[in-house]
Amino acid sequence: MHFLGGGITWLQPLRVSLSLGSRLGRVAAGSLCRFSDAFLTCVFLSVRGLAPAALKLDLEQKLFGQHLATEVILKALTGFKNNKNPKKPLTLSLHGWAGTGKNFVSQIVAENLHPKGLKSNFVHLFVSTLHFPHEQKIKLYQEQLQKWIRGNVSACASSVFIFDEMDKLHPGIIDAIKPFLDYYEQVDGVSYCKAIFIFLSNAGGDLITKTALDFWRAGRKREDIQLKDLEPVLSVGVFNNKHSGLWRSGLIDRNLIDYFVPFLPLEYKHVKMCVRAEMRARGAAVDEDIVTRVAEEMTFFPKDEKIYSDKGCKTVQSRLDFH
Ligand SMILES: Nc1ncnc2c1ncn2[C@@H]1O[C@H](COP(=O)(O)OP(=O)(O)OP(=O)(O)O)[C@@H](O)[C@H]1O
Repeated sequence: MHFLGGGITWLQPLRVSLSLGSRLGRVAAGSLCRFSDAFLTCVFLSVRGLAPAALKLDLEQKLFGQHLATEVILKALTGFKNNKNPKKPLTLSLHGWAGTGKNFVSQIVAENLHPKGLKSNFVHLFVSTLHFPHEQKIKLYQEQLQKWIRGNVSACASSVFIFDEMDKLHPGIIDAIKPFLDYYEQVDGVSYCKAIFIFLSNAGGDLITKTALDFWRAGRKREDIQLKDLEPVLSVGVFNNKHSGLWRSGLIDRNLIDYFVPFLPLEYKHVKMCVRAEMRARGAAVDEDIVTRVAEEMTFFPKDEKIYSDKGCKTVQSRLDFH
């Protein structure tokens, strides 16, 4: 992933991106155009598009217990990438408890769009507490954010921007990018229609858990939870939550968020699946005794029923180191 550095230095890559423009199309003698590698890579990726079958396989095999997120993300990305002439950028808002797979899915999406995935120059990560820590600098952050996004979309139209920790973002910062997410063909000569914006947030996790718990208590299957049971509750809940990063946000009341994607809290069996996946990723044989021991070290809620892991699969990797 293309991380931004802290403070003033994080404008540095923007200058690189903006200056890219002058390197893109130098007309040489005989009208031969010379393009930068980055530009050619971007064009190649845009033409190549998305392989929906590969994304589907990745999500189905790697992401556990998230039937709604799998369905929505697949539908959203496939539809968006198949559309030769989108009217606005794709915006996804991912919500759920810690460790339920929001960053993990962003990584899978990034890899399916840009082969270098999180390390690609066209995938940009903003982390609220790292990049926008000071409340008194909101105006500055808004300007920097606009410049950063404008610069990078000018260099590659199909750039991906991921905003992590939205619930820790000072209210209002995100509205600075509202014009880029709207139905405009161009803003100041730049088209944002092929870009993808992904917002990650713990906000709404309580609402999602409540719905999951209601289903469980009513003896209904987790897989029976449908998007319509959650999406409206989420958008209203996030809009009214002062600590969601989207509090009273123009992005919501102008309907600029295309999909609210709920991540369900993970159960004991999903934690075990995460332990097995991690063992395989380390090239080790799956040892069911260790799988059970790691899963049993996790803590589960609510207090009485103990159904959902309170950290999802988040500490699985570090716990496995002790076994
Ligand atoms: N649903 C899942 N399926 C498979 N693996 C998962 C899932 N959820 C989490 N993991 C594993 O746990 C790790 C941590 O999860 P991740 O960082 O995606 O959580 P998150 O939802 O973004 O949490 P936070 O809100 O705290 O940032 C992932 O890298 C992945 O290995």
